[in-house]
Amino acid sequence: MSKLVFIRHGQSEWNLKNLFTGWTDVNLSENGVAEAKEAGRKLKDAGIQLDQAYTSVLKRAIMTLHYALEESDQLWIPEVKSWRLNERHYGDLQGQNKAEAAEKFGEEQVHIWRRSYDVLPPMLSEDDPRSAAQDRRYANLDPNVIPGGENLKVTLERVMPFWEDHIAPDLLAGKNVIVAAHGNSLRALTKYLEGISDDDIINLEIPTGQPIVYDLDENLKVVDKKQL
Ligand SMILES: O=C(O)[C@H](O)COP(=O)(O)O
Repeated sequence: MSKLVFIRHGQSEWNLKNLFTGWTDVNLSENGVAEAKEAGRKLKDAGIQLDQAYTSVLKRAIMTLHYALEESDQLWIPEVKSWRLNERHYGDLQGQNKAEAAEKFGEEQVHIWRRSYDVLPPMLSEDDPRSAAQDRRYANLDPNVIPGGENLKVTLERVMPFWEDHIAPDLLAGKNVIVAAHGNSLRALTKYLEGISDDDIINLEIPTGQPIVYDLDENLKVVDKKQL
């Protein structure tokens, strides 16, 4: 039996300002740092011994992982960062205020962009200064995989190869794994892991900075789930 811990990053500065963030690389807020440290204390109190960490290439997730591992005396464990665990790319919505967008486009439209499974947000063009195509950290990627905007379906499709190649093999080898990522990359993984339907995934919210611990059997079926 292996343990799999999901943790969404602590509150970010843009969560605090209610801005669409996606692939924008923003810092944790003061409260987000406190949430991440508290998550580490909870992991320690629960006696969870981790073997391997995975995170995105965005600092709000990386820093959350580090604070949580430090607080639980496990900062030494191996860690791999991948763009495949990034937040879903919010396209041209990135940087816009969520409440203002709801006034401009209507609440229902914004809810669909945020929570539907397969509706894409307005796309960002490659020459937009906000585009990831301009960002050195993605320079080694095939330009075709750099998104201009993603829905949850596309997010799931780019997260799954990482699950298959890294996370699942570790779990099958009996390792306890922590994945520090984002609201929507974790919604995608949760959908897969728990077999949630395309319709029902609309209702799943993942809170910031709260460790979610799964016990998995030898076929990676969920035996138990708890939020610490
Ligand atoms: O990218 C963002 O704006 C947030 O991290 C997640 O936002 P959401 O709750 O609107 O999907």
